[in-house]
Amino acid sequence: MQILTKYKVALIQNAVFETKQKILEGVAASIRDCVQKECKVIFLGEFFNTIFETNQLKKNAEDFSDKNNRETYELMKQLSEEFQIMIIGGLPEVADGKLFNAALAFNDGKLVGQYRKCHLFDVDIPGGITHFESNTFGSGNDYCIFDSQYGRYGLGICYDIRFPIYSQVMRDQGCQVLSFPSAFNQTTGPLHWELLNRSRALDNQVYVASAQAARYYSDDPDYYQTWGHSIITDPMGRVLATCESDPAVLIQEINLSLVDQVRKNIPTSVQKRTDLYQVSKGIK
Ligand SMILES: NC(=O)CCC(=O)C(=O)O
Repeated sequence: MQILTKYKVALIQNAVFETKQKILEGVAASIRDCVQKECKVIFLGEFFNTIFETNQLKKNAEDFSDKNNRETYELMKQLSEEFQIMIIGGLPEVADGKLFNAALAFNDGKLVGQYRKCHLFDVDIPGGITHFESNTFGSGNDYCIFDSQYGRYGLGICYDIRFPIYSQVMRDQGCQVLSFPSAFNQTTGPLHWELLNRSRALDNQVYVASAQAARYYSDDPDYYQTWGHSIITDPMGRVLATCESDPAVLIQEINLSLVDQVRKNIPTSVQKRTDLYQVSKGIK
């Protein structure tokens, strides 16, 4: 496969509304706009097709095996085919009566990546946030790594970014770009979100592209308040572009030769003292 070294990507921090149709109309319009600006890869957030609230998550979940219940899946596929681009984004999935926090990647109309979040966000921070994702969702049990003309990509979702070994395994498998569709929160977001993205980019010498949907303001405590601040970071750990919590689109160029250059200049991966430690066992 011929690899395109330099190309433009877009992170879409889309607005969310009460109806999925309205959300998807907005996302489709933004994607068309990004295509006009010559973007080849589009990153969307975790649960980008819904407001982040349990009933809405359930209502907007899709069964990927059922053509009549996968509106978001079909839209991603169709736009990816029509514009010959890659689209990566997260949405709730329902399969065999169970819910999963999923992400999909379509390239030129083909499904190239399908992922279920492996590390579920179960935390209790007194005075901050209490959230038990595993009360609603089942967890995935596998990595998602795929090749494209844009390089080798690895996928995780949100909380997965906190587990350095997880990213390291994907980098050891040759990934040049990692993407974490996300929905951080207002407690941990300010301190940890940028730091985690920069850390995973730097310690794996990869691009990290993490989009989030925009914050949906509500006084109802059942409505999770997302942090937004979609972000793309380069293999030196530099933030290339980021934003606030409201709807935004970030457009940025990726240059895969920078991945090779950083790995050559600072060759940590070949300097690892695996005789002293066994950090990663690789994919089981
Ligand atoms: N949706 C998530 O996984 C949220 C993760 C998060 O906010 C964190 O602090 O970690």
